[in-house]
Amino acid sequence: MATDGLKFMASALHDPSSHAYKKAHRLYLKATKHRNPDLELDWSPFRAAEKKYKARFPPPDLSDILDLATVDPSREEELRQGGWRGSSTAVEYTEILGEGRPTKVYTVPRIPGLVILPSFVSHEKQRELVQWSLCDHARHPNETNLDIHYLLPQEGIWNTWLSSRDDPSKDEIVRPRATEPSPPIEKPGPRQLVNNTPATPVNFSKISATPKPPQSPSTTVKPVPCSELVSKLRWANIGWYYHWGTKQYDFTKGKGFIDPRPRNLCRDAVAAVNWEMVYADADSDWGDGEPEPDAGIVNFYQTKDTLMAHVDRSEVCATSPLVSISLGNAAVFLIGGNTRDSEPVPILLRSGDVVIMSGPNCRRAYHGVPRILEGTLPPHLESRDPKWKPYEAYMRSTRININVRQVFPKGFEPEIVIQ
Ligand SMILES: O=C(O)CCC(=O)C(=O)O
Ligand SMILES: [Fe+2]
Repeated sequence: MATDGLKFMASALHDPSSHAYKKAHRLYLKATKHRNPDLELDWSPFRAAEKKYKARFPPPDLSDILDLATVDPSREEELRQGGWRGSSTAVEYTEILGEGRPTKVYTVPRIPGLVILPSFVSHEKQRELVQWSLCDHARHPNETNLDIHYLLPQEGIWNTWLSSRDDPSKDEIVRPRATEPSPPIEKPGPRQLVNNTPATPVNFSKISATPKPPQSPSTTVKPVPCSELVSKLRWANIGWYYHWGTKQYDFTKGKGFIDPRPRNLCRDAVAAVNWEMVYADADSDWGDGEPEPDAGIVNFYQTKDTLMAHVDRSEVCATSPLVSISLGNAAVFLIGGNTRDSEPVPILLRSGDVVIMSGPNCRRAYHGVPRILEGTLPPHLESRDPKWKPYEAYMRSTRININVRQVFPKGFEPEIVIQ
């Protein structure tokens, strides 16, 4: 988890006379020596945008990315320190009046139903949610990417690692789940993206009855100390269990507990929006009343990770708002249309920002995260007291995204047999 110098390196990369820039240039020339220039011709507009922001060298120009933090003078220190900066004029947006408290609420006319609430989560709440994600959520009985392949300690990988931090001899060895050798399967890592049938109230029973065999654990992973697994955490499930093999919810497993912290924050964010104004140009009313989050995921991105273009279509309710909370390092978020062929809108998401994807267009829009911007941990997530030190060290190279959804439309009574 050594990430010292990450902050320095990130800013040096923007300076062509620096050693870091020259080194990155040399590596880039070496890596691209045999690249076929015609390859790019086949890229869809979404793929081309992903490639552009993913590029390590030269560092991508963010001047065409909407960065709403640039219109908030109270975030200047955060922007200056992180080195990366988008623009407030890159993409057309509209400010709409927030409900009640002095919340800034923006919509983007090119993506009807998309709502952005920059800096919605207070600094203190951000720290609380980072702690919740690591200590309370990424552990039994919530499923994580690591559970598929390892027999994790009940108290979770983070808490186990914390308690051995001052005495490396106590670093617990985590054993692989597989006992029998069998053909190798995919390594623990980012989410696998598979195309699935969009869920609807009509095909719900069929989707629900599709067999959902457990994923086979890898037989190539070795016993590993807890300290090494911490940075391999990629996701932890919220609420209804998700089956990655079929990309459908597995309702037979019942519904996991929805913690009031993300649940209330999600409801507060939706309540802070004047929906009449969001729907102003829409043909129909997308409103479904107060959302009842019952599923979701906490994503843990390390700075080299990306999330490819996808549509979240496993929820039976295709319109109720999906609430997405960003914590830690900033990211480039792309959102386009219902195929990869429309040019996506690039948006810079920073710690504390909330994005709401609502309505039929936006909920079925392709979106993804091609880049985590290294060195952008905001000052309020840096060390304040000794207890925060391990969180700071982890967060230096991490972005956490809490993504909360509502699976069923109001009034839909699913027939679910819990096993
Ligand atoms: O990390 C993000 O901002 C988006 C995550 C996402 O799209 C998802 O979990 O489906
Ligand atoms: Fe998504």
